[in-house]
Amino acid sequence: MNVPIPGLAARRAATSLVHGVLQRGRPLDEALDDPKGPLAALDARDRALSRAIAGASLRRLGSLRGAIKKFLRKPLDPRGALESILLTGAAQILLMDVPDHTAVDLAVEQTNHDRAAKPFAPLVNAVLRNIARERESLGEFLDDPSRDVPQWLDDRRIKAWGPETAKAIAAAERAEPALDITAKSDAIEWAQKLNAEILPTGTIRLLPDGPVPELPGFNDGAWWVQDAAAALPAKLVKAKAGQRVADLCAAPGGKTAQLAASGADVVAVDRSAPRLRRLTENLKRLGLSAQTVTADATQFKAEPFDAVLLDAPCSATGTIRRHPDVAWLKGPEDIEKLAALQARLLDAAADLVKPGGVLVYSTCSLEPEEGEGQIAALLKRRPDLERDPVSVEELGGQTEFLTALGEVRTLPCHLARGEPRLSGLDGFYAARLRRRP
Ligand SMILES: C[S@@+](CC[C@H](N)C(=O)[O-])C[C@H]1O[C@@H](n2cnc3c(N)ncnc32)[C@H](O)[C@@H]1O
Repeated sequence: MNVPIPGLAARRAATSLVHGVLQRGRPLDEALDDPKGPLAALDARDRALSRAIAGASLRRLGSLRGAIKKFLRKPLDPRGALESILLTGAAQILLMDVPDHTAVDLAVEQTNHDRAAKPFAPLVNAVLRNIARERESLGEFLDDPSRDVPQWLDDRRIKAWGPETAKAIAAAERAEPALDITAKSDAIEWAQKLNAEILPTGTIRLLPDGPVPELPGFNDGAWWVQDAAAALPAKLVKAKAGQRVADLCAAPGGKTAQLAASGADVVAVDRSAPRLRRLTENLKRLGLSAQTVTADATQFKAEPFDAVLLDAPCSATGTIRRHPDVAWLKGPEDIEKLAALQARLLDAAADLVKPGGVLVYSTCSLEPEEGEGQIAALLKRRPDLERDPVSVEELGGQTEFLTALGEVRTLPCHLARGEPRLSGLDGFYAARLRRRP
């Protein structure tokens, strides 16, 4: 019987996660949640290690590719596992607290276990040893955060936000972010119980040292995981008890939970039945309720609502700090397609708002076509709508989140607070409109 080599299973799983993203276009979350996926057979410690290695490899993909290339004479065949083995090995050496010899030996071991890659075991050994030995000379690859942003995306950011902000966004995406939590109530009390801090917008922020479900309050449904930026749009609805509120594109339900916690009667619409099932499970844990409807929101018809929240499907380029695979899975063509869908969803959402009622639109995208541009175009085609400007008080006094038009625009480089892991928030856009009475 073969004796398992300590640490090998976690490295193989990490390589498989990275390979899945880069070669098969498989989103990291999908692979992580897959009961038959790469992490299935691992214990909690190895799962965490595997996730950390895969996360670092994808977060710093451009830097690591540059460092690896320096020691290659020929380009790698992108089809096999070889590149992913080198990336995960280099990530451990350059970015993680793993002894060099462990990272190198386990990468070589993995190569020997892979029939196609096996002949390249000496190459893996040589490249990773060189990286470890010459780490001081790799600054040109490691120091520029823009290297970790695909060129097309960096170009778009420079155009939208200017070169300095584009670089600051890329720099903010380098740190693995803290855990952000929204409390159902008593946020200050929960921040104390969790030994966490509370942000000006009310989000609780912490660096947990164990799995989320083991934190106090999780099983009691006292809070849910939600990025500080993602917590803003539902607040703009200002839902009140007794109001009828529609949450379009609702799953997995972070914003539905906020709306339901306000006491409003919430109808949560999503076209994905499995995702709506997750929403229902999440609300159950939290002791909250909402009516769920599986429907395409462009076709959904109902009595008009006091308020409608449309958190539209988008390219998610604002969430790269939490989901580093997004940068490498999306392309400019996705933004174009999603922008067309968002426009149709906005028209349908506007029709569902009562005269005098509120429409809040949000996306977790940094692309103006999915945010500012959508609302400017909607207001041109729909004279029955007007902006209802957001005030800085609604954003916990964070002037940097507020635009001149009274819309919300958060960038990952906002909320800079010294320690990178406790800084930043997802890039979100949100606007509040009112249907004229
Ligand atoms: C950004 S996520 C929503 C996140 C959610 N609002 C939250 O806070 O947890 C987008 C959602 O839109 C749903 N979706 C995409 N196209 C849709 C459509 N045409 N009609 C309804 N839902 C749609 C997806 O299934 C996905 O659950």
